[in-house]
Amino acid sequence: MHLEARNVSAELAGRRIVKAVNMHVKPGELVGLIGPNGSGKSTLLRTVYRILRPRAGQILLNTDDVWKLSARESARRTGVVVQESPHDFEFTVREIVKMGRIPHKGMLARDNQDDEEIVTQALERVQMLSFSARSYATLSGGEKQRVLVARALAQQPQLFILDEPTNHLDIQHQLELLELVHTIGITTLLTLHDLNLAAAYCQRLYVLAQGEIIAEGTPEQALTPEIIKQVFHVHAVTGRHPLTGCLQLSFVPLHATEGVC
Ligand SMILES: Nc1ncnc2c1ncn2[C@@H]1O[C@H](COP(=O)(O)OP(=O)(O)OP(=O)(O)O)[C@@H](O)[C@H]1O
Repeated sequence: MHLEARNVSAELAGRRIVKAVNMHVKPGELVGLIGPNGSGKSTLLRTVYRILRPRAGQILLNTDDVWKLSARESARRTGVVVQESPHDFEFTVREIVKMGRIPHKGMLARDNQDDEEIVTQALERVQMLSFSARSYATLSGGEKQRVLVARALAQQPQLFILDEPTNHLDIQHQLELLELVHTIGITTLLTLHDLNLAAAYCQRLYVLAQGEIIAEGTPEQALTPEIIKQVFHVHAVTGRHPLTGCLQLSFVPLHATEGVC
């Protein structure tokens, strides 16, 4: 699945939050959207997964305008993991993940053996199978996040949209989640605040500042010390990870006091 945002602008409460953004994700590519708090990342993602209609521009899934698809067709193609958790209804973990199958089914169709198997595999992939019978409401923040990833996997989408998917996760589960997304090979657009994780896992990055894309390219092209200073207002020192060879960044406040270590 190829995703393209063509000249997309979006408004909230009469204020232009996303300004004429052009971006694309090639089939199978893992692309990161980074930028400071309030720069418009989630708002841009909402236009892609059909929650917020753009004020101008188009979102194309292959050649189809996402806003001309039915909600159901869009849900069949796009799996979404966002910060807004389902309200803590008394659903079990397995029931939540099974909801990922809904876009694939007719109105009165019942779950079949294939659905059960897909749900089991999705829970296994995020190591939450043993939680199947637990009430979703009783899970920790990180456990809930992994269940929501399993729900998106169960959807078998062609496009993944992930808004801060590593939020709440401990370091092991952050890395495992990004490894999973990386190896699964589905076209993915995600936001990340951790620039080192973005550099390690994303093939390309878009840097958003005040609703505009101000840099794009490989992590090396998009995460230069100059761009980081301009956008995040911190000094960055770049190097290479000794084991992976990935770009590695460390940061210092612009006006660091002595003794910061
Ligand atoms: N419903 C709303 N009404 C008015 N303004 C909103 C609304 N939702 C978000 N905003 C504003 O839109 C701007 C962009 O918000 P958005 O959530 O897209 O940023 P973000 O880059 O995802 O930020 P963060 O990194 O903090 O999650 C912010 O200034 C925010 O306050």
